[in-house]
Amino acid sequence: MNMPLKSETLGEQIASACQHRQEATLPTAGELRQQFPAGEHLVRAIASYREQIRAVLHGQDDRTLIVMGPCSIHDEQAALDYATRLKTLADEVSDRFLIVMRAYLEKPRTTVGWKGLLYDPDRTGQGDLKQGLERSRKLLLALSELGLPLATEALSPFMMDYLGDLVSWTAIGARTTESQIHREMVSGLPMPTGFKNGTDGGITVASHAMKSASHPHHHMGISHNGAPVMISTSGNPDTHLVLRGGRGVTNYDELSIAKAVAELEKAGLSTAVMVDCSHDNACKQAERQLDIAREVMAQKRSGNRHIRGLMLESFLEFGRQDDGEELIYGCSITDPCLGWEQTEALIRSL
Ligand SMILES: O=C[C@H](O)[C@H](O)COP(=O)(O)O
Ligand SMILES: C=C(OP(=O)(O)O)C(=O)O
Repeated sequence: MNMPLKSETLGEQIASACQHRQEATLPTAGELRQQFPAGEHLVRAIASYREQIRAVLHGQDDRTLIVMGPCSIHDEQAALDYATRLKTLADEVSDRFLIVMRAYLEKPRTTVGWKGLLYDPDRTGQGDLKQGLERSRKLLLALSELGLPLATEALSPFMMDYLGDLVSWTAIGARTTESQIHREMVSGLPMPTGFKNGTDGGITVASHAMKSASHPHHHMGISHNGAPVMISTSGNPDTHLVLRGGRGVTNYDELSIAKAVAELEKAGLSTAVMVDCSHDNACKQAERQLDIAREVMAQKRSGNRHIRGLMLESFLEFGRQDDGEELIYGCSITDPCLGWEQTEALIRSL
């Protein structure tokens, strides 16, 4: 048995046992929210956006929810420019569409890669969560001030405590839908949440996730003051399925949607479906989103009452670019996006 040397403190013992890890202190969620608070007008507006999204998902509002915006945000100014244009468009079509901007600050990676503004805001590879949290919160506040509801993917189970009050719709991504930790988190979230189907295209993991997240849970967490706590959640009544295709399969066609709805019905879950026109449905070819969105809206027009939403990846410039020294302004550095002119024309044509 390895006995600690008498002179070693508990801190030293832990440090020597954790050679692969270093720690840097972060503000607590309470501290960050106090430093960058959401004004009362924003709190009221966000409560109303969440209600509107719920009404669409539960079929009390006939509009189509569209969650759209960049795959990831790497440049705050470009995100604000995009949001300014989106707000004008959203107001123009608000009788038919409830538009929510993707403000994605965390990226799940298949293996490794840049994980988003929250983790590494200057993309140095060194990581700077302190700055990432501050810049992310400031950005969400600025975007909210423009009068847009915001969507994000909740990846770290702690992130929503820092930023969740500014978010009106949340996604659990294909890579984490099966995770119990994410299902527990959603059970306590105060906003509608979409579970993506798995990366293989299977929807059962998402229907299991919806069921789990609608139930109460007890789990470990960190309080707003930074203390370890047991969190008890009551269950989220506003979860739904997001169809995003899978490896080599698309699932936005009539038959795939009907099969998904039948499985949800059988499980006694909400049959509200959002179709993600990007990712594996578009085989990561941004322009394919145009035809997919039109095709899904045609299904909705011809009477499919389960289709309640679309997701689009769209930015100022078409396509994507590798990260580097000289970046094209407003062009994605993760998945390819529709450009602004295409986006605007698509939404008007729908
Ligand atoms: O939406 C973005 C990507 O599809 C997801 O984060 C996975 O990216 P990767 O396969 O490039 O790591
Ligand atoms: C990562 C995303 O999606 P998915 O989980 O479907 O890959 C995303 O929407 O950015």
